[in-house]
Amino acid sequence: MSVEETSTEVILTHPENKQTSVKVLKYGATIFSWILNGKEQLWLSSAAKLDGSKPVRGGIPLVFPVFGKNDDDEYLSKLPQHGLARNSTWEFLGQVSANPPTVQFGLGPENANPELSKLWPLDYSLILTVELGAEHLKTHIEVNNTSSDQLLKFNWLFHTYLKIADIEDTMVSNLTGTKLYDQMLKESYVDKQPVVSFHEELDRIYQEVDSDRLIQVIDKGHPVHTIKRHNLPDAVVWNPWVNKSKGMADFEPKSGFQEMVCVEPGHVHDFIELQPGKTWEAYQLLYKDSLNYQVV
Ligand SMILES: O=P(O)(O)OC[C@H]1O[C@H](O)[C@H](O)[C@@H](O)[C@@H]1O
Repeated sequence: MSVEETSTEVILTHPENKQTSVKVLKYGATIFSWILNGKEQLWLSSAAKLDGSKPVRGGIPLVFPVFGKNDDDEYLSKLPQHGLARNSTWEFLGQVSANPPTVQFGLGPENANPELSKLWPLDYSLILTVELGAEHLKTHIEVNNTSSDQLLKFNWLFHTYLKIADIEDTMVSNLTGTKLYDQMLKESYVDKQPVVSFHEELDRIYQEVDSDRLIQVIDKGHPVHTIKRHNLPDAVVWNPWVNKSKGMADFEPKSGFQEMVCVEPGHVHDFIELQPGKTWEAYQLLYKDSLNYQVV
């Protein structure tokens, strides 16, 4: 069987390669492991809670309907940082394809975290599709506005924690020339550096990155992760470095920042405004590719 369901998780194994698998926690529909040809691709904190007591520190948490904290929207401002999807137990909708093994998860007001749904009482339905390819992991999201008369205003983001060998040898490419909001400096500017490199805490929201740009994570000249985006114009790049890691109780080991980088495709620089009855969709595709500097 390429899909196995337990009370808390869904595990997919590739039918042609037992060394390729993905594990999804129903809580948050959070992918917390993706092993490709025997090698883990995602970073997961050793202190991550997988019991539904808090969002998972690592893997691919889902951010909806708000990225960060909002202060001005009547309802979104009441939600905690990064919204309610990562704090809700999603329904496992089943397998939709045998090869590549593909499964779906659903979330709506009927099964979302009740405390948080009270704060954001809107009508919506989400379908997350997880496809485990022989050489890729695709996460696709569909958001439906199920209301007959209310606009659905939201952000979406895949908060992807990628595993790397050493942050000090790592660069992120193909973001050159893009406007960004630097959350450390609280300033907007255009990135003129040929690549992003890491020497301290870095927290940047790259905005409206050309859709044909592949974002690559490069280790000493070798591309280790390639990220393709569909309908996700923004990309957050984050590494918490020493002090921020120390302050996160569920971030372990404390030296773990050296082995992770978050590259988070999303739509966060403004809100998507979905009319009643309409659908919005997007995906992130993680795979391996040769080095491809599209812009320097
Ligand atoms: O600690 P969390 O709520 O999971 O947020 C973790 C991080 O998410 C994003 O990457 C933000 O840009 C960061 O500012 C934030 O620290």
